[in-house]
Amino acid sequence: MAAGLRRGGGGGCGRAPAVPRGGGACAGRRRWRPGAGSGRPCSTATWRRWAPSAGGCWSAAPITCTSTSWTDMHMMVARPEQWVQPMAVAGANQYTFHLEAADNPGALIKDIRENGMKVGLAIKPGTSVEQLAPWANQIDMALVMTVEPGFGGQKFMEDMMPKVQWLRTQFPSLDIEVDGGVGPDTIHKCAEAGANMIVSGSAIMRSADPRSVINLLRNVCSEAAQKRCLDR
Ligand SMILES: O=C(CO)[C@@H](O)[C@H](O)COP(=O)(O)O
Repeated sequence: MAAGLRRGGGGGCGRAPAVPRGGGACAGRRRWRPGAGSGRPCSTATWRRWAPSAGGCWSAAPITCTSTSWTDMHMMVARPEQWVQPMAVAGANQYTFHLEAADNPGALIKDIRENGMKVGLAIKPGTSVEQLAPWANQIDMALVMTVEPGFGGQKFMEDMMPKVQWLRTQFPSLDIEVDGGVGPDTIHKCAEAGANMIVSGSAIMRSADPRSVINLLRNVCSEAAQKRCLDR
């Protein structure tokens, strides 16, 4: 499950966030985001079938997005170029790949667009934001990982916030997502840094009141985005 804000131009300026709703499913992992701007809920399906014991091969599994909501595939995979068409056929709206895994990011971005999807570009904690910058004008969303990719429930890496701040300053209209360890205790830092798309797993799933957590995450991001708009 994820919570976040999406779209709206100007990193969240504009329309009010929508309330998330259920419905639809993606094989693999599916997480909700309270969508903003578009008025539609959106989800992100993280696909990761890394098998280090098999010599670092990735295993494939059938995946179908049957949702009517907006779906982002965060591809934590090696050779991300090989899954573009299958994800487009499965119904994904956005294809997010890792810069570290791409041999030719420019060609991959072009291929994703030609397959009718928006483009997300993710960086792991050890990758500098300057490495992402050359592609920022060609993508729809930058994802700054706030944990090492692998599993949920890890500690939020606050030292990733300067990356978010830098991106927000340099690219005011870019969607900027954070993923990992984000919840009520850490959302303010993310929102103030300029993130407008939030992935949150355990903070929502482990809560006795997931809806209130989602609403909190959404409201904090929404307020920060509005403040940025007013400050411009
Ligand atoms: O995929 C990853 C990390 O690999 C993240 O998406 C986390 O799974 C998010 O979960 P929490 O950190 O919010 O529990």
